Amino acid sequence: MDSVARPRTLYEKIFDAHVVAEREDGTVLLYIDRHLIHEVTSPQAFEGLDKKGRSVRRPELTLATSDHNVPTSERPRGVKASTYLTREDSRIQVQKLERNVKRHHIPYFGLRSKRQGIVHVIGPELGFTLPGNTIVCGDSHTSTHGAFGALAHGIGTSEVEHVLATQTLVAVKSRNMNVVVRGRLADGVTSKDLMLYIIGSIGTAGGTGTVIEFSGPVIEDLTMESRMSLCNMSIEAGARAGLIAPDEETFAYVKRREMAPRETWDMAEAYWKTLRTEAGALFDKVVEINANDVTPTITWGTSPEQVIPINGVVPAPSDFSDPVKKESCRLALAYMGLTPGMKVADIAVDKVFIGSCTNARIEDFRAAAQILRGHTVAPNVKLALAVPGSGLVKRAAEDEGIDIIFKRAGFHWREAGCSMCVGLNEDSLAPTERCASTSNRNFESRQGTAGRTHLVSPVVAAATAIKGTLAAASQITKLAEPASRSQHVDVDVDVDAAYSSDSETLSEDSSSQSSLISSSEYSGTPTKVKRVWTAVKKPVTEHGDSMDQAYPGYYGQRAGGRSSSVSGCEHPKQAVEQVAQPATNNSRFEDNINGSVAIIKRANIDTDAIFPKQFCTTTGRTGLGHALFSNLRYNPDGSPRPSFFLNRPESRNASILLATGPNFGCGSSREHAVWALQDFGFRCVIAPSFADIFYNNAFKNGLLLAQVNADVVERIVTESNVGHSVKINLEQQTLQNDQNADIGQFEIPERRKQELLSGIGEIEATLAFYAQIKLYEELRRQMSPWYEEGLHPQTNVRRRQLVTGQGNPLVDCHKKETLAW
Ligand SMILES: CC(C)[C@@](O)(CC(=O)O)C(=O)O
Ligand code: SF4
Repeated sequence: MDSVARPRTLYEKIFDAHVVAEREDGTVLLYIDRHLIHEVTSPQAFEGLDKKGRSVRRPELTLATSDHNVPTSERPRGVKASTYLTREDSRIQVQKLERNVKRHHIPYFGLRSKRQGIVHVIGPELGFTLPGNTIVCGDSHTSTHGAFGALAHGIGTSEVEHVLATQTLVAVKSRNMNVVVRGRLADGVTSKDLMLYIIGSIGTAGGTGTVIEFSGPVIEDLTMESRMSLCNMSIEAGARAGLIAPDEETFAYVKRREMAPRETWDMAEAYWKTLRTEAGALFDKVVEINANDVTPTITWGTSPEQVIPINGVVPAPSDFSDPVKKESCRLALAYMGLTPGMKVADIAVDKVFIGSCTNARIEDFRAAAQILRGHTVAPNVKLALAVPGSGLVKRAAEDEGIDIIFKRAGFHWREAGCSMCVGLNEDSLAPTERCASTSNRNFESRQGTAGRTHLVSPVVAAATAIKGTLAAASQITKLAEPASRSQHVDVDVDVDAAYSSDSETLSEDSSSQSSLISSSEYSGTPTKVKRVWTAVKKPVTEHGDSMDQAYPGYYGQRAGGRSSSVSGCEHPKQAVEQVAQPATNNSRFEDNINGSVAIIKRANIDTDAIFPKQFCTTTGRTGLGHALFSNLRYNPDGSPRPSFFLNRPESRNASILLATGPNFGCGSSREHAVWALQDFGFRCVIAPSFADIFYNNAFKNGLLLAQVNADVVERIVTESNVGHSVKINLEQQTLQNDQNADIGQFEIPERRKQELLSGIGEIEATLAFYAQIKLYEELRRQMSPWYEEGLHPQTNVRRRQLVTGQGNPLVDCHKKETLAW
């Protein structure tokens, strides 16, 4: 087969190895090795399962935690969600998760567990994340796990349900992008600075439709934790997944983890060593970055691409030639309360937050502690918050005395959770408060309604806390010797000890294998990024439909009963005849649309704007129209803002939404954005381009997304201005006015069109492949046993007899750690 014979990229290798069933048109059923869930994006998925009376196919391959809503205040022993979470909606969400994981026997690290933490911190630190895995989570920052050479990406809630029911996803291969980083990162410049610099260079839509492989000497030199921070923000560069080839650094990190394979380690490592892009493999896009150009970098605006060096000045709209960027700059300056030409060093902050799935690992706290040691937080900083990414990170930091440094400096030292990254708990910004935050999103109102976020590295956050204004670490006098290497205590545990002890004392053991973060000397001035665009295999204009969930092959098969095969180069090939059963309709797109158009003139409209975070605590999927764009739509007193497009009379009955700028739906995976648009009455969104996860989520729910070029955008605006409504013919992919005059064409992949027209229930369709999924699992168990060594019930029985005489900690966590206590 062509895909096997030619040199392949790392991404292609992992993808190919997980193909359960392949279709002629290129769509496949992809096996999912690891599934992470949390309380915010899973309740509707479990509800979907319940409605159909379905069970979770492989509970041991899913791992759950509560992270987004949880308070970070002290947790008393025996803490219960019912009393600890005082906000009702948050409490209900966590309790629903606890009930769901218990009913479905899913391993869960809840409030009472020392392993509780942000889903993207605990997966890797437990060894649940392994090289070569496919990993998904109803959360866009699943890209973090790509640091291990795993194919990891965010999914929507409908897909969470699909994975729970089938342990697969429907996918098409995405395009390949390579970001090569050469040169050397200056001391004190972190992978966060590097990633902000990359996003600033390629833009928040730069990676749309691609999986980014990061490579080059600078990447090879990064620690695993720095690699995680880098891959974490791939989604902010538009890519659903970022990847780094596993190497000795990776193996050393994984080997020490609780759930990593042991008996099959050698086999696993030998295989993982093959996970590299082969010489001659083609990337659709290659970007070269010179690390020498990267200085400490921060965001000044409301999009992660609006970056600036810490020693720079705030830009003016006139600095941008692109009209979309000009307008975005104007809006961002107004929102952020900044004036062009202002020095970054003069921007005072109200709060500092060190935490989130980007930068809440032990290395991040060590790096910040080195700056903070002997200093105190500036008087103008109302709150300096340190929130470890997990209970194990917190424990490790405390063992090293890092908490003392933070507390002495005036920081609040808290329990693990997402905290002020998204402010679904008590930790948030008040209106107009300005925050230096180590998180990943500076969207409007992300950290609190009308709050202002500057994304920074942990060292910049620490220096800023001390100075009170945005500052580089080089501006802070180092007052103490750095901690010695031997003082460092890593978060990993000795597996034997872990299995032989009570699960609440599992993290007692430690080792000292981590290295020091380098000192904070800063140098270099940013210059332009050198870009090299290489041979293109496929037109890059096609919508990035990377982890495409459409499954058009099914429709053909439904009519013709086509056969398909199990494939994947690491597995024996075996053809399996399978005739799918007709599935029931879930969201059929009944007819064409004829309606008036509401127009929003913005680019990069993120799902935080479409469906603000404060509504994410819902456990339902209906009646969410009231939340649509609510931060922009209403004044703080609840009165409508007359100027906002949705409040204008012409929008009242609109069924079509036109966004004039590109990259609609970027950011968070929250499917609520689609549900809210539909509840408001929209049946179609028209835009120059869409972000990947949103694209998927929309079609899953029968919301048509029509991609158009700039001319068509112009024409729709003109037609709407003269009072015409727009007719959309899906079959023909045409737009007309109500006089039947042509406006133009829109783009939609054929499989998406069929999906809408047929209204097939995707889970039913996939369940018809039961035999193939089963066969794939059998083959995988034989060929790649390491992926289930720490998980498979039989192995665990053997392990617990051999090692400890105790139960599987993952299964027993229900009993010991959380629910039954
Ligand atoms: C669940 C939600 C709050 C989320 O974690 C989801 C996501 O990023 O996909 C976010 O950060 O916006
Ligand atoms: S981005 Fe923030 S809210 Fe989302 S998982 Fe990461 S820490 Fe949690």
